[in-house]
Amino acid sequence: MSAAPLASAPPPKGRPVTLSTLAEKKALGEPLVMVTAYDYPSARVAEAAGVDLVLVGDSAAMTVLGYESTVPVSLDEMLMLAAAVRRGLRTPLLVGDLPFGSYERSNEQAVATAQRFVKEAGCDAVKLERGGPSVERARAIVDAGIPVMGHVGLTPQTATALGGYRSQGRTAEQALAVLRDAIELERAGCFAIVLEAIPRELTIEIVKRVSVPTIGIGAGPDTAGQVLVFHDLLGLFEGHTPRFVKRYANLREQMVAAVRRFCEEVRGRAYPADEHCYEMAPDESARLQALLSAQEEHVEEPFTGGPSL
Ligand SMILES: Nc1nc(=O)c2c([nH]1)NC[C@@H]1CN(c3ccc(C(=O)N[C@@H](CCC(=O)O)C(=O)O)cc3)CN21
Ligand SMILES: CC(C)C(=O)C(=O)O
Ligand SMILES: [Mg+2]
Repeated sequence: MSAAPLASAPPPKGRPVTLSTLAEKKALGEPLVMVTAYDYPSARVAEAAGVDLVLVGDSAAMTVLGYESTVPVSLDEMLMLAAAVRRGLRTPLLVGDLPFGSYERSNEQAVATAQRFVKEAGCDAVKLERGGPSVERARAIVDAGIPVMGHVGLTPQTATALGGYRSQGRTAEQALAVLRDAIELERAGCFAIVLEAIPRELTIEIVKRVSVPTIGIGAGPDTAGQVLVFHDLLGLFEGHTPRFVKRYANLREQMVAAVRRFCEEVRGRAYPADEHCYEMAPDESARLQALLSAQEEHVEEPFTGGPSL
């Protein structure tokens, strides 16, 4: 066999990414890459592309479940998606996004929910939103032995209280509040913190004062890593995409075009062609014809094997 690798051959699988891997990469100044994934094929794509972390984001509510915000998605819906992602993933660290309402009520609720992500969906870590009351929840989950990722700035689960999907920390006082949240989440034991939709000036101050890796989405280039929503970067999401999104492909267009061709070919009888058909061996086909003729000679109604209608 030729030693030349085929373009379609799966890439060699790396060692699983751990929390130490992430800290080491940050220390070396190597950017961390995270993408969201919501099912088996998107997980396979993320793995093949070589990302460091995969987030089963509650953005699934909007990207794959068709809700108008991230608020309605249930814990069971998130667990089903996370389990599918787990089955497609080996190398990247898998983080499950705790959905709205599944962790706020008490430390006990937060730990129980985080444990379901680990036990039932096979996640390596969980993510929760906000500082303030979430800091204590983060600490409780960390104390239960489950790594926690924080998330400050624009926190979509409580966007209504923030005035909608708008960037955060743009006044000096608000910036200080976001910085405090990040510092408190690090103190609570978070292994990384997502910074969403905040001005670069604020990101720089947070990065100076927090030693765990920061992962930005609309936070500028100064974070230890970047995250984007899978459907946004692939041009697979039909709704409004935030300003921080860069499209690396236009897959929705390609998908519509492909399904449209399928419609045309079925309607024009161009599909299926010979190569898509099954065949009987010629002798079996001849025997079938013989059997059919024999039946037609001896039976009045050849095709009614059962009771007549
Ligand atoms: N597909 C998708 N991608 C995301 O990044 C994402 C979701 N869904 N769902 C949950 C949240 C919502 N996100 C968003 C949505 C919009 C803006 C945005 O464009 N904000 C602008 C305009 C706000 C306004 O109208 O005032 C801004 O300048 O902040 C930011 C983050 C991020 N998250
Ligand atoms: C954008 C990331 C950080 C997220 O929380 C999500 O996709 O739900
Ligand atoms: Mg989220």
